[in-house]
Order: sequence, then structure tokens, then C-alpha cells
Amino acid sequence: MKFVDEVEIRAEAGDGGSGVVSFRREKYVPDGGPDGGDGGDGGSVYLEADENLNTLIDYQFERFHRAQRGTNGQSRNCTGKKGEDLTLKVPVGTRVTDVDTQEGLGDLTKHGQKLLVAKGGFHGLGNTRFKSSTNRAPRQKTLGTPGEVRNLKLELMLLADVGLLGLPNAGKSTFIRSVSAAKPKVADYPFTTLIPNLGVVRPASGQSFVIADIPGLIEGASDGAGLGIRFLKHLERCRVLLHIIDVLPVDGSDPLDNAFAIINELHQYSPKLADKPRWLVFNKIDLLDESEVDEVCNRIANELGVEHDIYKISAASGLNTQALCQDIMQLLESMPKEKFAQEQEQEEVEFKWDTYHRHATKDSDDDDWDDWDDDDYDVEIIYER
Ligand SMILES: Nc1nc2c(ncn2[C@@H]2O[C@H](COP(=O)(O)OP(=O)(O)OP(=O)(O)O)[C@@H](O)[C@H]2O)c(=O)[nH]1
Ligand SMILES: [Mg+2]
Repeated sequence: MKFVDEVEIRAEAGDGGSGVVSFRREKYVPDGGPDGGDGGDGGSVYLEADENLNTLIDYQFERFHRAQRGTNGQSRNCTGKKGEDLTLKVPVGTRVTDVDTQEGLGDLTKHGQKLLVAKGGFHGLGNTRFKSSTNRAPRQKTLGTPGEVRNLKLELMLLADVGLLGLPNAGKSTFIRSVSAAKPKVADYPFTTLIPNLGVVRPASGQSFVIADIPGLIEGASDGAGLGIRFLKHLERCRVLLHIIDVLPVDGSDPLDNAFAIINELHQYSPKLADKPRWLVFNKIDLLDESEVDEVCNRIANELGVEHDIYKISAASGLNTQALCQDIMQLLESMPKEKFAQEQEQEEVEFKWDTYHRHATKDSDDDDWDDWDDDDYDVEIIYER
């Protein structure tokens, strides 16, 4: 099955209902005043993060989503009904972008978080609103404004604390299998992993972090080679990256060249990602004897200019993997999540009708008809007769 981590949908908010022109018609009140009510506001479209979902696949099959329109106003000052809002549930970690403007609308990072993606149209005003001391039988009304329509790109960003980076076959999936309950497929050919996997690691009771295994990167990935860099975006939220280096690649390649290839791709994809804390994890040390391991690791660490945060493990046998996980836990505990979350705060997005809504409400508040007392008005008419 294809893993759906990116979909495009169309969100259409409901139009506002129009105001109506109507006059009071009752027995003994032949020339009643205006009584056309306002329309109802159109419903808006929201996205809501739901931790029970973990894919965007439903949206591949159902792309059009429309909130209800507001109904028109009616006579007897009846206001139209507000259109119902539409709330679409998406997995936690969904990022929303407007396809047409490329504007980022927001990230849904917490269960229950709601994001307005298309604002409903504003209601039109009925003729009652236009009566004044100089115009007692107004024939004006306004139409409801159209609901906002947006084409949205939804991307699911995995929310992991730790991301695994490495060439295909480096042993990333083997590592996640050995330290968590996740059981991604492991095989001795490249690109075994085609979709990202998440695993929860519990180094000690009460402690846990989430680790993401993504498909291997190869040289030229930033230009689309292999599976490309499409999955690197999943690592944007990670707080630390583990660069897994195979100390004895089966294809006979030099682990140093391999390490450089990954680092280059990372820099080309995003300097921000490249700046994240990144630890070197030499894997498959069971294949060499100790002195050979030291020789390979020291050579690579020297060439890369890395002095700290170097680990030598065997993902297959589990050698040193626990110690690595404990150190990761310690690092994560020293980088509080809150601080990290703040860095990612979104800018406010202006919705199309926001200004209109504000003006329309303000204008109607400012109008002198507001001070006009309805009862007085009707009494006055009867008195005239
Ligand atoms: N000897 C030895 N073999 C290992 C070790 N870790 C992984 N392997 C083997 O290396 C091969 C590739 O492992 P995977 O875990 O599938 O590698 P991957 O990095 O997930 O590869 P892709 O999913 O293709 O990117 C498998 O045959 C594993 O059994 C290790 O520590 N020692
Ligand atoms: Mg794999």
C-alpha cells in the first residue's frame, strides 16, 4: 500500500445568507415598517488534530469539503440560520499550506488543536438595518459574502524526538527494531524501508522518546535520486539526528565517502536540519575486530571534525544500543519540549474576509438606526393612521 503522507484537498466555506427586503404586513397595520431580517453567516471549515488517526489516506479519496451556507433572512425580522461549520479530523503532525499562495496556514501539533482553514461568508443585512429617521421604508439590503475557498496541501510530519539518517542498508531499521517495539522490515538490500516508521523507546520506566526510521538517502537525493529527500521533512521536528554509518558496507564502498554523501545531502536539503544536534553512530561493529573498528571510526570522526557524541554499536546484536538510548534520553531531558515548540510558532494568517467582517460589524454598530426604538416606530405609524 502506498503511504500517504501528502494530499491536496479543497475546503469551501459556506456563503453568507443574504439580507431580505420586507415590510410588516398585518391586519390593522397596513403600512408597517421594514422587517427584513439579516441572513445567517456561512459555516467555516476547520481542521482538528486527532491522535487516533495516523494517516491522511482518507483525504485521497475525498477531496472536496464544503461547509453549509447560511440561509437568507426572512420577513418579521427573522434572521437566517448560520451555516454549520465543518470540522475535518487529521492526524497530529499535519502541516497545512495554501497551494495557491504557498502560505503556511499552520501546524497541528497537539491532540484537539483546531485550525481555521476557510472562513464562512458574512451575512447580508436585511432592510430593517437601513431604516433611519430620514428613510423609514428602506429598500436596501446586502447580499451575503461568498465563503472562502482554499486549495490546501496537507502534509503529515512525523513527530519524533530522534531521527535516523543513513544510506540504505546502514542498519537503521535493525536499530529501531532492537531498541523499540516497532518491527519494520529488515533486509540485506537497499531501500527496504519505503515508508517512515516510528518506534517508542523506553530506556527506563517512566522515560520514553520516539524515534523515526526513514528510507535511506543516497548521493543526489536532493536532486531526486533514490527516494529523494521527500522523507527528510519528517525529521524537521526531531530534536536530535542519529547518523548511522555502516563500518563495513557490503558494496565495498568507503564508509568515509558514504558519511560525506549523507552530510552533503542534508546541507543541500536544509541548513536548519543540518544544524540540529547530530550524533555519529557506527553500526555493524560485530563485523570487525576492535582495533579495526577504532581505526575506521577515528578516521571518519577526524575527517568530519567530530570529537564528541560518537557511538559504536551493533544494531543486530544490541551491543551498546542501550547506552546510546540512555544518553539520548539525557540529552532530550536537557532540551525541554516547550522551548522547542516556541521556536516553531506560526505567524498569524490573515483570512480573506477578516477585514470585511470587522468593517461590516463596525459599520452596522455605528449606524444611527441602532438608537432607533422599534416600538416607537411602529406606534408612530399607527398613530399616523
Ligand atoms: N552484522 C550486522 N548486520 C547488520 C547490523 N545491522 C543491520 N545489519 C544488516 O544490514 C542489512 C540492512 O539492514 P536494515 O536495517 O534493513 O538497513 P536500513 O538502513 O533500514 O536499510 P534501508 O531500509 O534500505 O534504508 C540487513 O541485512 C541487516 O541484517 C549489525 O549490527 N551487524
Ligand atoms: Mg530500513
